[in-house]
Amino acid sequence: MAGGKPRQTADWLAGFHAVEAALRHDGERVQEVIFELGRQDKRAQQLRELAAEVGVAYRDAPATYFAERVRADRELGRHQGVLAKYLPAPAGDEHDLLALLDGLREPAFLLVLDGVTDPHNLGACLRSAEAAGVHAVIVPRDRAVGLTPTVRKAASGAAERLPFIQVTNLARTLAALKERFIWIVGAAGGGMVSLYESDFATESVALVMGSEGEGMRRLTQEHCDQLIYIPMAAPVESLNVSVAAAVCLFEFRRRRDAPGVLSEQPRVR
Ligand SMILES: C[S@@+](CC[C@H](N)C(=O)[O-])C[C@H]1O[C@@H](n2cnc3c(N)ncnc32)[C@H](O)[C@@H]1O
Repeated sequence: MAGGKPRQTADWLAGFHAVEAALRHDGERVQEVIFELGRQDKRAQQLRELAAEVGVAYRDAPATYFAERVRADRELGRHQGVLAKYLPAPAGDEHDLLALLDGLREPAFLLVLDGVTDPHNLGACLRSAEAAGVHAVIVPRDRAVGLTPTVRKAASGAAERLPFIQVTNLARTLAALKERFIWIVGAAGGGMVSLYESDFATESVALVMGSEGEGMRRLTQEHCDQLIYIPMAAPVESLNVSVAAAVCLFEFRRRRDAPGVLSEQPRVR
């Protein structure tokens, strides 16, 4: 990437879950933990011990300090009397993606989100993607939410562990994946093949989901080898993107986990 990756600025993490996940999985990037003065309960004590174990400084601050932080950053949400200053790792780029693919010892399993803008949806997608064994989540750099504190909180630790790749040109990235024999399967309410009949679930595959409002862009759709739909029992217009992603990912996971499946020879395009 020309000019290298942009310099990261520190984010705030709020709440026990988010702070604990960062300490456990990305401790060297936590700069300090701040407890609300008077929090001496067992949970706070355990978190202090974890911070000490990881070598992260912690201190107490009055309730007014927490109120100020929340006022300054509306995204912080419920802090439960604990905040952490966190220097996030920069998101990966196209080169990181190719390096990651080179290092895989099993058929690639990727999630592509074409313009998801709601941080709660992205967080939920990351959480499900990690649980389903996805190797990386790919998003466009523009017109999509990145790894904000709200996303990190909703992802419950997955944002610190799962490779997150931001690309400048999603269509070009999909073309590059195809060159590496990765099938592109798009999920769309108007898809042609039922999720349960997709024959790409067990191969090197990138599952593409559309955005909340518009769905998948036309150019993205044109790169798909197959468009699948989730059969629905009632005439609902569509599912929330994170719900649809979880349904598709876990169906693919189920099929990939069948005995002997991932060891079979991959099909050639
Ligand atoms: C809220 S939906 C977008 C709705 C949008 N109006 C459209 O027509 O695509 C967000 C994304 O979730 C996925 N999705 C939702 N319902 C689906 C279904 N029944 N089958 C397949 N994918 C679905 C698709 O990837 C879709 O782009």
